[in-house]
Parts: sequence; structure tokens; C-alpha cells
Amino acid sequence: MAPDRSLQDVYFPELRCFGCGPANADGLRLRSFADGDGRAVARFTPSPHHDNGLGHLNGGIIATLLDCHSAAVVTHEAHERGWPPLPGAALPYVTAGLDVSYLRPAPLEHAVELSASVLSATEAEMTVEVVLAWDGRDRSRATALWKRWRPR
Ligand SMILES: CC(C)(COP(=O)(O)OP(=O)(O)OC[C@H]1O[C@@H](n2cnc3c(N)ncnc32)[C@H](O)[C@@H]1OP(=O)(O)O)[C@@H](O)C(=O)NCCC(=O)NCCSC(=O)Cc1ccccc1
Repeated sequence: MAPDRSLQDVYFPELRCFGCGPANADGLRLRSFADGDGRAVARFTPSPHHDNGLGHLNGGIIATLLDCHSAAVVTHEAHERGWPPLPGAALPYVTAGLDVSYLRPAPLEHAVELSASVLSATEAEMTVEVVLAWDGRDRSRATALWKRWRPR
């Protein structure tokens, strides 16, 4: 995989997801990369309008970043294991749960770093640990539950 191609560009270039869809010009357009060691990593530069009203990054934006970065690692894991999207689906899995802890304020003026890894995986569901950090400290952390998406 070419290093300049994000996991989003590889697996769902036409997706219009607000957080990570390459095709949503008004979205956050998160770009995640496989680090070759089973993790996905990303850097995200906040915009001033992502303010939470206290001069820090809004909690909903943080949750979206954690959700969407975990999507990247889940989609990559699914591809590696031979669990592609089912016929008619753009994605192989969908978020079924997201348990977020806001540990410290996250900055608005600096890029933040995301890291995610799959804790457990069956074809039915996966569990992911995902962290948002800045300046060497975890700012937010989440456990995400992903379930197989079956179009109906
Ligand atoms: C305040 C608390 C929740 C609890 O902390 P405590 O029980 O008091 O524990 P403790 O004192 O141990 O501090 C823990 C760590 O936190 C740091 N710190 C604390 N205060 C400050 C400060 N003022 N400035 C800078 N840092 C501060 C503190 O230095 C320490 O870090 P350290 O170990 O030294 O490196 C803290 O965990 C936190 O800020 N989390 C992030 C919350 C967050 O970003 N939420 C989402 C956005 S809100 C939203 O979007 C929703 C909304 C919008 C509009 C309207 C309404 C809602």
C-alpha cells in the first residue's frame, strides 16, 4: 500500500461519512494509516470552529474522531481476514457502541494524534481500543464495539 494513500482512500473513497468520508467536502476528512504493526495511526488538525466554548476541542468532534479512526482499523482488519462488505454495503461493519472517556482537554490550536488497535475480532463483531493524544498525554480514550453490517 502506498504510504500516501490513507485507509479511507483505499477502502471507501466514495464514502460521504461526516468524520472520515473522502467524498464529503464539508466533513472532517480524517485520514488514517496502517503502521504495519497492527495499529492504525492518524493526525488531525482541528479548526477554530471545533471549539467546545472553553477554547478546547469539542467533545462531539472528539467522539467522531475516535469512532471514525476505529472504523479505519476495523475495515483494514476485515480486509486482511477476508471479511469484505456484504453485497450492497459500502462498509463491512458499523459502530454498535462507543464508550468514551474525556481524560484531559484536547487542544484546538495543535494537531492531535490518534491510535487504534483491534482487541478482539470475529466475523460477527470486533472490539477496538482507540486513543486521542497530544503532547505525550492521552486526552480521550474509547472502546468501540463494531458489528457486521447487513443491508436490509
Ligand atoms: C475536568 C475533568 C473532566 C475532570 O478533571 P478532574 O476530576 O478535576 O481531575 P484532574 O484535576 O486530575 O484533571 C485531569 C486532567 O485534566 C486536566 N485539566 C483539568 N481541568 C483543566 C483545565 N481547565 N485546563 C487544562 N487542563 C485541565 C488536568 O491538568 C489533568 O491533566 P494532567 O494529568 O495534569 O495532564 C478533566 O478530566 C477534563 O478536563 N477532561 C476533558 C474534558 C473535555 O475535554 N470534554 C469534552 C469537551 S466539553 C464538550 O464538548 C461538551 C460541552 C460543550 C459546551 C457546553 C457544555 C458541554
